[in-house]
Amino acid sequence: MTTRTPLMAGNWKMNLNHLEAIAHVQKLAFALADKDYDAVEVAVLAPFTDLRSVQTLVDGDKLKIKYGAQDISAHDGGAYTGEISGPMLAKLKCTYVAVGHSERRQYHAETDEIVNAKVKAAYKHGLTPILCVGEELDVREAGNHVEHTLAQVEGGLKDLAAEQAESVVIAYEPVWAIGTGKVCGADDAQEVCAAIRGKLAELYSQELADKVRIQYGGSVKSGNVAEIMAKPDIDGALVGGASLDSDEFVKIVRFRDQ
Ligand SMILES: O=C(CO)COP(=O)(O)O
Repeated sequence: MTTRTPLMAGNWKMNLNHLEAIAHVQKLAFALADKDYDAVEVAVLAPFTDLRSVQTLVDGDKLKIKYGAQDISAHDGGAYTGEISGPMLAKLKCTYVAVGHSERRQYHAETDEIVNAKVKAAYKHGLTPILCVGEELDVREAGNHVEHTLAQVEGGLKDLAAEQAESVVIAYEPVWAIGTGKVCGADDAQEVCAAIRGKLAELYSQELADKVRIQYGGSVKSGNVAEIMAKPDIDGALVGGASLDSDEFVKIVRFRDQ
């Protein structure tokens, strides 16, 4: 069995200006400095306007915190007003980029085709995509959550070579659990994450599937993270609201101490 380093990532969404971002990352770095946290990878997904500040801080202080963006254009450049390209994110030395977050799918009509194009754009420029998938409440209530989520995984990874797919991070985020305080039960999250790994084995190989990190996201807090992280197919958390409170996020990162 492959060991997968847990990835604990904070998705700040549209919060924290660049000055607040600096203060926040400094607090995280300080709180995480007293112990060696190599066993867990920590990342923040910041608004575009914060990335340069975060980069300067991380580079300057040689912080172990990784950072990335919350979206990427499918295009490399040109007349796409308001968009941010892969080359721009690569220049800022981003490690990660979230692709297909449910808020992008919902408010910006991102289809699996668009998400797939963005996943490819991320790889083209050396960024690791965090492919976000997950069902709405009506889909879960109808019992179609696994099928729905696996279709998003397949659509997002379409035509992607194994050399690329093996480094993808997949975030299972049931839409009804995002920002609602309704956490998906650990067993329910495990069911879908195991199914995602099964789909990767079917699309590529069991060996590749065993390497891919699958995160859970949706109302993760310090109080529920340990139970979620104890599940065999859950390799990290994508944390929204609770990642804006540095003390709380540090507790989430240190779930093993609980
Ligand atoms: O969407 C999420 C992370 O990407 C989850 O958000 P919350 O943790 O606020 O529910």
